[in-house]
Amino acid sequence: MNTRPVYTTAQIREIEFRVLHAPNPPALMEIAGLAAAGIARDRLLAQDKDRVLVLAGPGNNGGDAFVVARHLKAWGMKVTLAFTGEAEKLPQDARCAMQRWHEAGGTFETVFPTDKHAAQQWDAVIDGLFGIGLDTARLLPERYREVIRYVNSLNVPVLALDIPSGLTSDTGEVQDICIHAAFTATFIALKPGLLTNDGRNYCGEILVCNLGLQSDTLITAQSWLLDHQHIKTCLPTPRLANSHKGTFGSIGILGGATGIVGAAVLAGRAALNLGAGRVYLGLLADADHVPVIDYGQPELMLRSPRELLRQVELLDCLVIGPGLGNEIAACDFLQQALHSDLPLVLDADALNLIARHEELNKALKRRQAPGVLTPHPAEAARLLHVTKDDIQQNRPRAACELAKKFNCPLVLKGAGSICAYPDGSHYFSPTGNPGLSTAGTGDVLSGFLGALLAQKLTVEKALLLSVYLHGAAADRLLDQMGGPLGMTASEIIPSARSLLNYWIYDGSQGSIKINNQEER
Ligand SMILES: NC(=O)C1=CN([C@@H]2O[C@H](COP(=O)(O)OP(=O)(O)OC[C@H]3O[C@@H](n4cnc5c(N)ncnc54)[C@H](OP(=O)(O)O)[C@@H]3O)[C@@H](O)[C@H]2O)[C@@H](O)CC1
Ligand SMILES: Nc1ncnc2c1ncn2[C@@H]1O[C@H](COP(=O)(O)OP(=O)(O)O)[C@@H](O)[C@H]1O
Ligand SMILES: [K+]
Repeated sequence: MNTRPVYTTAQIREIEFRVLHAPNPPALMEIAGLAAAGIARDRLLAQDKDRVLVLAGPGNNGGDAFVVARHLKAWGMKVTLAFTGEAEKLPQDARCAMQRWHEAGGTFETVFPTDKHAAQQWDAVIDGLFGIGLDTARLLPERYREVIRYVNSLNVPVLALDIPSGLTSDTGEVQDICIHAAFTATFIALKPGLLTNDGRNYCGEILVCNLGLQSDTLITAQSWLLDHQHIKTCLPTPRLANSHKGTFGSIGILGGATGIVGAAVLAGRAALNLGAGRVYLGLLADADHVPVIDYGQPELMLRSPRELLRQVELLDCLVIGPGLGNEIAACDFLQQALHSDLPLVLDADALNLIARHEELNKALKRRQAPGVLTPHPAEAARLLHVTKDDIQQNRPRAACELAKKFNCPLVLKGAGSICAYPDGSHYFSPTGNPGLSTAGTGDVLSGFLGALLAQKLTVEKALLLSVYLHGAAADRLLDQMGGPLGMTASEIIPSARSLLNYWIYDGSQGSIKINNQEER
């Protein structure tokens, strides 16, 4: 299967327009409602759990809810439907759905239930209040806010139709309040808001109902959800038996100023464990604080930054930024790095310095050699001269803007990391969890990225693979630990190493196999 496309509200509306203006248009609302009703029946309800509350809002999302209710009723469920909008203001399709509900003998409540004592009455809730038409710039009327609070306080599973009500479809932002769904049945295709920012908290399991449409034949996608199938195309090839350390590249890590030496050490360990042939660290820490060896990983070769930059011709890639600090010396080293032809990973303080110093900014924009930026939202904000909230309010837009501004691929990190390219195309990563919200995990990511570049992956592949793998390694640890709490950056490294080996070699061994052939 192809990587799943992700569409903005405007693009979904365009798809809908094209479909509805073609000959014999399908009844999309009917198809959507039936698909969602099937999910409710199979995933939320059962023979002894058949009491369902269906909430219908004032637009077509409410129309979907009427269709769901009709099918569930026909299948013998005990359905309570609540609709507080005005029937005559419903859009055409939704009005039709309401009509068919009436014809099937259905009735509806004209006030939303918000009474705690009613909690026993339902085994599941269907959220058809608002979909992609919600305008989150307008505060929801209190009756909707009240019912959302109420539903979230019930201990029953909720199926959101299209998107959880309250979520901004294009950005994943929640202004004020949002339905907390156990499942989201999303129609036609994925939306950005389901995959990043607050969306990750509210959607639960996402089920894509394509309504029989091949959306990427109707509109060319610019945005996709990364998946394992796609990642398989980004893996390094299996190693040849007659390889040597030079085959897998040499990487330099420049950073580790006094007090933040660990950042560069973590990046170095990450690079080594992800297969780089040789890893050199150029540490900025002063003479009293600079280590001469990493006893935990003595394979790392520790140098001064000057020594490291003197031997750039020996390197295949340079990661600059983890623990770089903001002293003048750091600026000078960064300037030299930007003027080199080495593939660069620019992280942490390297990004902060570029945001602050015009000449560094210009040097990055002028660069022809490959490079990748790895900002978290605060670093992205500095680079775009906006606030962190501005970034988070529209992460996909911020990621694309940055990639375009610096003509450089990047990952905008955080829940639902986004890998973006200067041409506006971008990928959402489905991996990662709050166990990663701890100091040093970003340094580990930059080491991964550098190691893959040193092993001659293209920037595009190295970026997607490292981001996906970093999150998957954390997800695997979460499973092993039973939760995210206390996960450390160091632990991500061996977890990623085993995953990557597993993905490349699929459990098969590379060693020579010799057996005696029995004589007959
Ligand atoms: N696209 C397709 O092909 C398909 C789409 N389908 C379904 O249609 C859904 C989109 O339907 P939609 O466009 O009618 O929008 P929807 O989400 O119901 O909300 C609009 C209503 O909410 C109101 N409203 C908005 N903001 C508000 C606020 N802050 N506070 C208060 N009210 C507010 C707004 O009021 P108004 O702005 O008009 O005053 C209007 O009444 C989509 O998500 C999917 O479920 C499926 O049937 C399959 C095919
Ligand atoms: N809640 C979360 N869900 C998924 N990934 C997260 C979450 N919190 C942090 N991360 C990931 O952890 C890493 C943190 O990077 P960063 O903030 O640069 O850390 P540091 O500078 O301490 O190394 C990023 O890859 C980010 O995407
Ligand atoms: K909804």
